[in-house]
Amino acid sequence: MRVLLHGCNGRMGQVLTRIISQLEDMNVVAGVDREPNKYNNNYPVYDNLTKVQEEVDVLIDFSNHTALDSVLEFGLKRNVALVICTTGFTPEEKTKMREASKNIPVLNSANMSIGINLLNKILGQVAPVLYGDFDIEIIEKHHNQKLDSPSGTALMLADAINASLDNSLEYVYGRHSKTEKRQQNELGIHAIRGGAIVGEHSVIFAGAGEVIEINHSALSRDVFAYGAIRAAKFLSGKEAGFYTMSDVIG
Ligand SMILES: NC(=O)C1=CN([C@@H]2O[C@H](COP(=O)(O)OP(=O)(O)OC[C@H]3O[C@@H](n4cnc5c(N)ncnc54)[C@H](OP(=O)(O)O)[C@@H]3O)[C@@H](O)[C@H]2O)C=CC1
Ligand SMILES: O=C(O)C1=N[C@H](C(=O)O)C[C@H](O)C1
Repeated sequence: MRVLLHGCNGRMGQVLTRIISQLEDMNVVAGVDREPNKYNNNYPVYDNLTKVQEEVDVLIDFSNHTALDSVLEFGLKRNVALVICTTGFTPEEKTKMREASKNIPVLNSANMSIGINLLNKILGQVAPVLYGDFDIEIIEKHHNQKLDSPSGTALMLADAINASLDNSLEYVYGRHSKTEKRQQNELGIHAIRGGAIVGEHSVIFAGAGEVIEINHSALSRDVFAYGAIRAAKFLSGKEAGFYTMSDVIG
């Protein structure tokens, strides 16, 4: 499978470069990033998707949400499947992704790890049982280089909880300058940034007499890379459509 890495110089781009170089059934044929000569990669790197000459089966994107238009345009013009792992998309950008998926396969997930995607499924079953007697809060922790807050994963987990409760919750981002007590329908979302934390998410169900806390820690970025590779293979031969990691893990 011929892969184009979009954002190839970044933390995730370089992890994927290392891992894919060890695979026999996958090959990075080109990369795109803002500084093409930053690393001595064993594939050509371009500063713009329009310059890519190579034949490509799938584009894996770990870059920045502002690059979405160019990623979708590449996929549509070249009929290439897209695995979009970047976070921080606006609602309008998410709509554009869905539009493009009418013509090509597009897989998008804010977290490519198996653990988080399993947790995402479990939350939809747990939240309706506990809601009413338990307050629900999410805390996420990431490294000090992360651009977007809260994390895409925290929002994905919040959306899974909210969907299971008929979208009745109100998201509260931190509680700075609040002067009133917590309402039952609040879902608090809190972001910590520091050092080299790869990615930690806690979902807390706090009741009057007991607290349930479900934690996930990514121990290295390899889990995200392996998930993106699995997603790319999953898209091979798929019809146009919008897919998530939930489709991949089944
Ligand atoms: N879904 C998942 O499982 C995961 C998602 N992520 C998400 O992936 C994204 C990248 O993460 P990470 O690798 O840590 O970030 P990095 O900042 O290390 O890498 C992003 C790379 O993309 C480049 N870039 C920025 N804008 C553009 C553009 N318009 N066109 C081409 N390249 C561009 C950056 O260049 P420059 O440095 O010059 O800005 C950088 O080299 C983030 O949104 C992050 O939240 C991260 C890990 C897991
Ligand atoms: O920027 C990161 O590093 C990560 N971003 C994703 C997110 O925003 O949820 C996933 C992961 O936690 C790492």
